Amino acid sequence: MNRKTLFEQIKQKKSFLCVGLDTDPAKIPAHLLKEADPIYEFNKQIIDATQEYTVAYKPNIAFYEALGTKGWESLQKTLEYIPKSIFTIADAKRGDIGNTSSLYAKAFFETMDFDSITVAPYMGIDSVKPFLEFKDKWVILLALTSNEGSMDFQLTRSAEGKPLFQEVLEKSSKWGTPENMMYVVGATRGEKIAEVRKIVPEHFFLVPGVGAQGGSLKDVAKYGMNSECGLLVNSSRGIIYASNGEDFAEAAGKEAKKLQEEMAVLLDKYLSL
Ligand SMILES: O=C(O)c1cc(=O)[nH]c(=O)n1[C@@H]1O[C@H](COP(=O)(O)O)[C@@H](O)[C@H]1O
Repeated sequence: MNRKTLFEQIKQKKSFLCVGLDTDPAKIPAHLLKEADPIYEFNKQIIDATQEYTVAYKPNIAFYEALGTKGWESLQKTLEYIPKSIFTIADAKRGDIGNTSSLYAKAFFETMDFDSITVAPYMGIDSVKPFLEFKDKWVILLALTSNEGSMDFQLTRSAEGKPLFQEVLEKSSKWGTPENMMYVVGATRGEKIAEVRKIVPEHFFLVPGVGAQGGSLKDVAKYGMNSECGLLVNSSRGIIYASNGEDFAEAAGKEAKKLQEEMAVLLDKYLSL
């Protein structure tokens, strides 16, 4: 999917929501466990209940690969079930020497037809470039993550006082363009989002950390929105585990709708959509 189509979706749905499919067999409702593929059945019902309110789905690959061959099958079926008009993110956090990255790219962009993949930048340009060679596919590079440990490296400063995340943004933004590269910026970093926006004014940000991790949607919009929205805000557990009863899909739909309605207000406020 290209940027224009993504922005059209955002305008049409008045939403910049990304639903995270972090589907954990230990957390899905008991009545689904008798199904042949409980993970797929869970995802299918979550997708049915939330697709009206979301512009992206982000399966976290760890939850699927932990289940071996069956997990990869559930992932493939889930991906095929997601409507083509909705942006898909393989949250795989890959990146390796060039020839290996090429095969990661082939795995997620050709063997599976994801629109984008999360990639760690720390092995440098040759580990990221192979992902950028696919038309209308996206690299989502980790810039400033939502976890506590982001302080260990990302916020440390060079002798000149520049934080490492800034160095990553300045250098990596020359590897691709705002048409094929996004950045992960955690919602838990509040006003730091404004610093990132200053360095990369045009790129889309994937913003995890609202919901279960406590980040503020209002702050994300205030500090991060640009003229084409420039935001995909993810919530995983807050939506998909809103209930663990037979009403799980309905409860997920309600949570997604609630976030979408807040997003519509913010889009009106900042972009007059
Ligand atoms: O790349 C990510 O998506 C990501 C980056 C980051 O900085 N923080 C972060 O939480 N994530 C992912 O975003 C999702 C957040 O899930 P919830 O906290 O349940 O909404 C998980 O799949 C995380 O792996």
